[in-house]
Amino acid sequence: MIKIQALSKSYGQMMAADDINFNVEAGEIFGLLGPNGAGKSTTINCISGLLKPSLGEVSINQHSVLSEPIHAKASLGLVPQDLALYEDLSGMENLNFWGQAYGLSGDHLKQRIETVLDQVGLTTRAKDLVNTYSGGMKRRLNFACAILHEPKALLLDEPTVGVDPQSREHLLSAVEQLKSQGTAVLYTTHYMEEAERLCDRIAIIDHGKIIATGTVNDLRSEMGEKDLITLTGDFSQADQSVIEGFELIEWKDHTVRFMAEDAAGKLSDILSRFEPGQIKQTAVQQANLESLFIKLTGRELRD
Ligand SMILES: Nc1ncnc2c1ncn2[C@@H]1O[C@H](COP(=O)(O)OP(=O)(O)OP(=O)(O)O)[C@@H](O)[C@H]1O
Repeated sequence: MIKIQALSKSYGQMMAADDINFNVEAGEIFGLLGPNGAGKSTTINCISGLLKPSLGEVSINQHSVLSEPIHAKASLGLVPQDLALYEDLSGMENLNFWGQAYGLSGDHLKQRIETVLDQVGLTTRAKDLVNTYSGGMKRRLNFACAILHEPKALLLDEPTVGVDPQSREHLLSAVEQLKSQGTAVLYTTHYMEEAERLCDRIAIIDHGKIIATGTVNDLRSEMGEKDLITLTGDFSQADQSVIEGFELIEWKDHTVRFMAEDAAGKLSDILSRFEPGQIKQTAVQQANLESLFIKLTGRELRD
């Protein structure tokens, strides 16, 4: 349903998106997971036609976004990172506005508005002005506006940033409901937990490049049976030999990371290799998307 081939977008020398390739099928949630500045919004904006790619091709429902934008966009819904709402209109009036912009009218529009309000849990607040809504409620309304016309493909750009747990749950369940109805969903996030819960497949993106793709299980298995150990303290570059035998990920003045099988069982041996008092904090992480990201980039997902 969404097909991206060799997509690149550069700003001068900087590649904001660098040779991106993936497809999202009907009824699939595909996650684009990466830290701030990784290139997620650039990719989404090239797919929605808001940005013109420097290279590559994007199609929605077999229509090219570049050469057949009207046909491509007819199948597309976009939930942008920045709210696209009129604050001095009610939720209902915003939905009416967006519904008409999508060409809906009459009883069909009325029925769609009722349905989407229910999907995002805003039925009882529909007549209130948007400027009285909480941040999370605005995000839910932003989402409702994007799905009024029942798009076959939906792009969500970090839809849960800064929202309260109740609104987050409403949004995540609404996305799951759309998937069950056959919508192809592209979901960008820097929250590992959301990617793990929602996504059938995930692409990890960093510095504009996809550095790993697969199901959550595929990606976890790239870590093998190894855990990630992070030690915080004071470390000299000359000391690196103390962790000989383990896979070193990162050695900085105050942080050392490496991989080990059965880390918990080996911890006392590992700690005994350092000077007393040298280690201030110890953390052991089992294989997950965060530890895979650290393994691939040497940095944390939330940098
Ligand atoms: N108009 C622009 N001009 C120059 N550089 C840009 C422009 N837009 C984005 N960038 C740069 O492109 C890179 C990717 O940005 P992008 O917004 O796609 O990242 P992101 O993964 O969506 O991050 P965030 O979650 O912070 O929005 C960043 O280094 C950003 O500073």
